[in-house]
Amino acid sequence: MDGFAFEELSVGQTARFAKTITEADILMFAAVSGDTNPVHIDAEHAAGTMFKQRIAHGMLSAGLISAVLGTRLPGPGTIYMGQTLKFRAPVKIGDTVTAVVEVTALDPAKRRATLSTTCLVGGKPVIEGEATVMVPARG
Ligand SMILES: C[C@@H](O)CC(=O)SCCNC(=O)CCNC(=O)[C@H](O)C(C)(C)COP(=O)(O)OP(=O)(O)OC[C@H]1O[C@@H](n2cnc3c(N)ncnc32)[C@H](O)[C@@H]1OP(=O)(O)O
Repeated sequence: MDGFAFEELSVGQTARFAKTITEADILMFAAVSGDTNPVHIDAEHAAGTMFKQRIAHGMLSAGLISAVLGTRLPGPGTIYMGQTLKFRAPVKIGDTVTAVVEVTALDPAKRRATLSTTCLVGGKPVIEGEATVMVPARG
């Protein structure tokens, strides 16, 4: 499996994961999460909002951060401990969201890592935040 044990991590390491958000993704997320906010699923309602069209759930885009942490950096076995999020700009249907994480601090005594977490659309940050995770030891 890809990924890193705690001992293999160093400050400055980065990884990314990109996905284009489709209408189906938004409808499935609404169904799974129960968040049927009309700004996401009702085109007529959304047309009357400041965004003028449906936008993705913030937590759907933020889920791409979880994907990077759980599959790439640190990778399989990572345990989420905390996550801050600022939703800076909307994500629209058809936008490609790239989640980028960077290791910013390591606590060897507790095998904890802190990572900056950013989601970009066209190079512009749509989400900014910070994750704290617990990382398995080698072996
Ligand atoms: C619950 C669910 O069903 C709903 C959702 O999931 S909605 C989807 C997720 N959210 C979004 O997509 C919103 C994305 N964000 C935005 O579109 C904009 O940030 C905003 C419309 C919320 C605010 O924009 P605006 O009113 O233009 O604000 P300014 O850029 O003019 O900034 C003014 C000050 O506010 C600060 N600020 C702006 N956004 C945020 C944020 N998300 N978090 C924290 N602070 C924010 C900004 O820095 C300015 O601060 P200053 O001190 O005055 O410089």
